[in-house]
Amino acid sequence: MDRTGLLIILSSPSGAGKSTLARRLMDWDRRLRFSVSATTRPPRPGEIDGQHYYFTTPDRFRRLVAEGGMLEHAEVFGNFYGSPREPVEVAMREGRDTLFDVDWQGGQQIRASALGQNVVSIFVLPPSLPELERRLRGRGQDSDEVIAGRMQKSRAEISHWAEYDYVLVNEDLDATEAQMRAILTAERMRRSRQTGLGSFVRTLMEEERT
Ligand SMILES: Nc1nc2c(ncn2[C@@H]2O[C@H](COP(=O)(O)OP(=O)(O)O)[C@@H](O)[C@H]2O)c(=O)[nH]1
Ligand SMILES: Nc1ncnc2c1ncn2[C@@H]1O[C@H](COP(=O)(O)OP(=O)(O)O)[C@@H](O)[C@H]1O
Repeated sequence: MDRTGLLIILSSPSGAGKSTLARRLMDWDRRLRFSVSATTRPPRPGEIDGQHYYFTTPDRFRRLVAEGGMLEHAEVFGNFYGSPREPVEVAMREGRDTLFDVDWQGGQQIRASALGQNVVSIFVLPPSLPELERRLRGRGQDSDEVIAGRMQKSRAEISHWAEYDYVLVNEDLDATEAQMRAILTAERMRRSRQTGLGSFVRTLMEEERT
């Protein structure tokens, strides 16, 4: 049944498990599109330009923003991050859902945009702050200084939890993934009902009469 694509916003303090959950959801649903953000932060080992992020310079980033090419953008941990607008609009027209890994500022801007009525937002909490720090260390990709900075900012990110439609505590990864699948399935059914079911029911009633 026809429906406009959803914008699924995933936010959490750094290290709570967003990227891992996003990857799992994309494996579950091959039609789900990941919004590849542009960023001025340097790539981590293993990160591929155009797949994890578009790595760019502050000058090019600012130009993209000035041209209206970003659906939202923000400064996080001293770097610029933004979601390119055009691929999102194409996906929506095709009825494909887009998954965003953005911080609370990105969440607020997308919700407030013209596309806001198609947003489903999910906030992921860690089971505790010591566990959050263990996960950041376990990822093995950031220095002690970077980890300390992220831990310090985690409280500010967490303070925005109530702005989200769904709030999940990512204790057991399989359980959290199952919850996310359930949210997507239910939200898709809700939107299909709004846009596609009317004509189906009319056809059904016609059949009954003849
Ligand atoms: N507003 C906004 N935030 C973003 C975007 N892309 C990533 N972020 C956020 O920037 C923060 C840092 O991301 P990253 O450098 O990949 O570190 P990680 O979250 O620790 O893996 C996270 O909170 C992301 O959700 C974007 O396009 N817009
Ligand atoms: N439920 C979980 N239990 C244990 N470890 C987890 C869980 N979810 C994610 N992790 C691990 O925690 C680290 C941070 O996860 P990641 O997805 O990179 O977080 P984020 O994208 O939110 O910064 C990774 O090493 C990941 O494998």
